[in-house]
Amino acid sequence: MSNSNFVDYVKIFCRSGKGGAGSVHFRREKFVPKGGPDGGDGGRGGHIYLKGNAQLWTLLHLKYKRHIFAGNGQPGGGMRSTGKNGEDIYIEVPIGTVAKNAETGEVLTEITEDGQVEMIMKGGRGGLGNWHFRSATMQTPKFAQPGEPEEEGYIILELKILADVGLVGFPNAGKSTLLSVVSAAKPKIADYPFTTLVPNLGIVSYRDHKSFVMADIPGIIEGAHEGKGLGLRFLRHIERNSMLLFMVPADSEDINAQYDILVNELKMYNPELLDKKRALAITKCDLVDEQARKDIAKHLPEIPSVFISSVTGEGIDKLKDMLWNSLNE
Ligand SMILES: Nc1nc2c(ncn2[C@@H]2O[C@H](COP(=O)(O)OP(=O)(O)OP(=O)(O)O)[C@@H](O)[C@H]2O)c(=O)[nH]1
Ligand SMILES: [Mg+2]
Repeated sequence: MSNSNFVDYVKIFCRSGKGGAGSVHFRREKFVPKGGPDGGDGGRGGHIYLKGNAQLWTLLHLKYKRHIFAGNGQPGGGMRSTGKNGEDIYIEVPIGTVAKNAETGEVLTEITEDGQVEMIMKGGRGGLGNWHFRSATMQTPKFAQPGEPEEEGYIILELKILADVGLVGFPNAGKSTLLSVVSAAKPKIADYPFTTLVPNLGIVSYRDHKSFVMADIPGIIEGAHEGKGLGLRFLRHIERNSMLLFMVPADSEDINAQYDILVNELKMYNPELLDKKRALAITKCDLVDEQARKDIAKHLPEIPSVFISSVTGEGIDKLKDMLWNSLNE
């Protein structure tokens, strides 16, 4: 997945179709000089739907869409003919797309399956033609309903990545390097913080042709939940990961403290994140000696943990086993 093509957020002005007006019309036939009302109903305005498409991975195709308008319903006609319905619009989106009302932030719907269709804006109903308003006392009503109005407003579409394992760590912890070692993904790696600006996904092949998806997301820093650094914008990506792999370098001053900060940031952002299974990888273990490892191992958080080095390959198989077992527990 190329970085510049990763689009996970778009804001689009949407408008559904107006309902067509009901018709005021009177029957006109050769030998019926004063026919009764026969005005038909207006057509329904077009709806706007989201439709899940498993072939899509980003919202890139919607990036330059400023607005999306559904068709208006056509007015009714004589001889009780109903106006044509306005054209419905189906916006194709990847699985994991959430639609929100941009003004209120209200979640309108979430697409979780291929082919799933959800209405996000309703077209106006067509008005009833005057034919409906005939009565014994009033044979010639001049009244028909107007069509119902359209709906309009800004809609935000946000993509939450679906992955099995989300990597959580401070910048420079070695997240992208790990992904490049266990999958075919080629994320950018560098010895400075915030190398990763957008999430990378990789498929990790496991024994017997089994596999799981790993998501490398930008580093998280203290205060991320308040919007510091790239924080929030990317924390939202891990909401959908089914487990979280925390990554703290072996040469960190205090591994437990770092782990606690990361956990706290997640909790402040969304406490539900802590319901996910967690594991810890102590990364870059090639940088510390045997004694240091023993000291580290004595004080570790009570979650499954493993020492790894993406440089020497140490612990990588053990890590995969640990992740696989956790995912399949
Ligand atoms: N010695 C050693 N260095 C490593 C290891 N893994 C990663 N590094 C180095 O650590 C630096 C940061 O690695 P990245 O994989 O870019 O770190 P990241 O967590 O993705 O960083 P951000 O994208 O900035 O959040 C790079 O210079 C890597 O070469 C390791 O196992 N051992
Ligand atoms: Mg990175």
